[in-house]
Amino acid sequence: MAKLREVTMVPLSPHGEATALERPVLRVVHESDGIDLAAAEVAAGRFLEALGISTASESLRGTPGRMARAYAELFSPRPFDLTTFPNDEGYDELVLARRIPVRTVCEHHLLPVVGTAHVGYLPGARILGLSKLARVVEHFACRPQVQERLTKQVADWLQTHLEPKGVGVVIEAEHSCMTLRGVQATGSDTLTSTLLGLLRSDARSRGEFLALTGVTR
Ligand SMILES: Nc1nc2c(ncn2[C@@H]2O[C@H](COP(=O)(O)OP(=O)(O)OP(=O)(O)O)[C@@H](O)[C@H]2O)c(=O)[nH]1
Ligand SMILES: [Zn+2]
Repeated sequence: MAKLREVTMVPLSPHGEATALERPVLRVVHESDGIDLAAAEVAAGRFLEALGISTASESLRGTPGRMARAYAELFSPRPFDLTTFPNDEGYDELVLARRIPVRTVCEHHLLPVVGTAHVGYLPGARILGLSKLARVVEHFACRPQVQERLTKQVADWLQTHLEPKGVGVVIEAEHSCMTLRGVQATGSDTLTSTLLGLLRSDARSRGEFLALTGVTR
């Protein structure tokens, strides 16, 4: 099973010493037990064969390999640095990144889950590089997931590493295991939310967050 590994890197001066003025950068990498593409390709070929799908034709010959590479890609988030800056101006209103794409697969059927996330926080001592809100979503989405866990993992991780006054995460997603097959609830999507700190306890902040994400109007 893939594990999260976080490496704290202390910037070094030209002489190799840690600089006192700079803050350590948190590099976030995803450590997996190893993806064996060749074994995955053989297994995918057997899987198709068991379903009565021949891979003899030219266009299907490469399909088991493509399946293996496609799933490996879906389970390989890109590493990133959690860059933060001092909140020199004392900005104390909501910072909200809306409509961040979410692409994951449900852990029950391994079928695509596609949607959007709205991720916001009320700053404390530091503000976050804006792109990092989308990178945290990608980080936790690149593994078999359930939407509830994904929502909470993003919120909890930001609360721990950014130490803001509040965090809010809303995810709206279509589960293809529920729309393409099974119950075939075409057009339905699922909404989940996690609110922490002031975004949970303070009615005005909570209301503003939910209104700006479009959950309430
Ligand atoms: N809570 C939760 N359930 C999910 C998520 N993604 C998929 N599921 C559900 O996981 C359940 C698995 O149920 P099972 O009864 O074991 O699977 P199934 O026989 O394929 O069920 P149907 O989809 O109803 O045909 C289904 O109800 C899915 O809708 C998710 O992110 N969160
Ligand atoms: Zn599913």
